[in-house]
Amino acid sequence: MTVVRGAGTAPRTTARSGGWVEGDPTGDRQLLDLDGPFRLERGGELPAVRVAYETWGELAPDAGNAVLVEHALTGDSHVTGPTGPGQPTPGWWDGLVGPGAPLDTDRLFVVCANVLGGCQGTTGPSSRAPDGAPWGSRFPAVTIGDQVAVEAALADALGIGRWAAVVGGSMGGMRVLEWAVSRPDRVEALFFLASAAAASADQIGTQTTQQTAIRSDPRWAGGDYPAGEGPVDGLGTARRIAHLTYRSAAELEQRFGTHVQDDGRFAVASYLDHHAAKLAGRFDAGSYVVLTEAMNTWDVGRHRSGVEAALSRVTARATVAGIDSDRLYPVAQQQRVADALGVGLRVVPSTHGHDGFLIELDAVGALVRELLGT
Ligand SMILES: CC(=O)SCCNC(=O)CCNC(=O)[C@H](O)C(C)(C)COP(=O)(O)OP(=O)(O)OC[C@H]1O[C@@H](n2cnc3c(N)ncnc32)[C@H](O)[C@@H]1OP(=O)(O)O
Ligand SMILES: N[C@@H](CCO)C(=O)O
Repeated sequence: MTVVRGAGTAPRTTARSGGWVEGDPTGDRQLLDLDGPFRLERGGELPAVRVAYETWGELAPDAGNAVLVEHALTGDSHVTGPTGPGQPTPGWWDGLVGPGAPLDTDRLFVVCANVLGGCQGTTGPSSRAPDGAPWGSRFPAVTIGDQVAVEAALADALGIGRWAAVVGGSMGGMRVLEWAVSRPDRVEALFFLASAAAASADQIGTQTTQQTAIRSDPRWAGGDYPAGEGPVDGLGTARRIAHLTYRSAAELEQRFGTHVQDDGRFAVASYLDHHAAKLAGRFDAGSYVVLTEAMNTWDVGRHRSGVEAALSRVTARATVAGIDSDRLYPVAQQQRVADALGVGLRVVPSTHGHDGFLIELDAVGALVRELLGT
């Protein structure tokens, strides 16, 4: 296992439709190369895996103060901090991590790793395969379990035997549960937010529709599109569909109603166009397909005699929370997890729908403080 820092600024040679590629500035990232082969749950194999991650605070001598933050679908390791070279977006939980913050870096060592299959430095479809070309369509299917296995290897490399807490929302919440079920001895506390123990038909339906939008773009080219010529239109349509599920109908009505802008577009359509363009400029379409498929196949109870039996393995102290207006991950899904873990469900009031897990920082932060005593 090799730790590589500062990969330099060689010309971009594997850029596909967006995302960090080898040669870009690393920003605050650190890179860890794991020797393989890395065998995957759905039968594929990766000869080696690179993990890109960020940390805040100092690891205690007994390594007992480490917290793992798990990002969501199009998030990344940049939990907090400004944009800059190699960091296309500001921290997605700015205010939750720092000195005196709910994830108090005066006490805690906070880690966030880019997910396996993504496009922010950890191995994914836009990374180079051993032949030097991007993996593209050859990138194997990965599961939430595979992603957690990579994170466990990172924890081993950092000398962290047991997390003081594993924390995350949405797709990040799936990895929280997978950690607590697959490695209960390594998780002291968990914070599960706006997520589910298994994918629902509704979630699979919207995510496969988003995948269809990407695959319908002629530039998809079977997943092997040339550098800089990715299916940005398909990815943009996927983001429009997804973004509607991330916000509540009531919020959209209140903010946009039927207003038509001077340019002739419905205001809500213009808003979705904006989010489509932003994502298409920063994210790889191949990663989007791989990660939504990992979410489609998510079921913590698979091969574990069902969800409740799986969750009975959890020994961590738990906070389970949902957003009251979340139409993508409705609170009934978090209620099921809370019931199985024997804790009360915490409901965050918000008009913002699913994205409330990113926006309602005061309420989310208060729950984190309660769990960690910070
Ligand atoms: C856990 C994770 O890591 S997930 C990844 C998190 N980050 C993202 O998903 C990035 C994409 N952004 C988002 O999803 C959301 O903006 C959030 C959740 C981050 C923040 O939500 P909010 O603060 O409510 O922002 P909102 O959704 O209203 O979007 C604001 C943007 O829409 C634009 N906008 C608003 N109305 C319109 C309109 N009529 N036409 C065009 N653009 C519009 C604003 O100018 C603003 O643009 P900017 O972001 O480039 O500054
Ligand atoms: N805005 C979030 C929503 C999905 O959890 C994302 O893009 O990852």
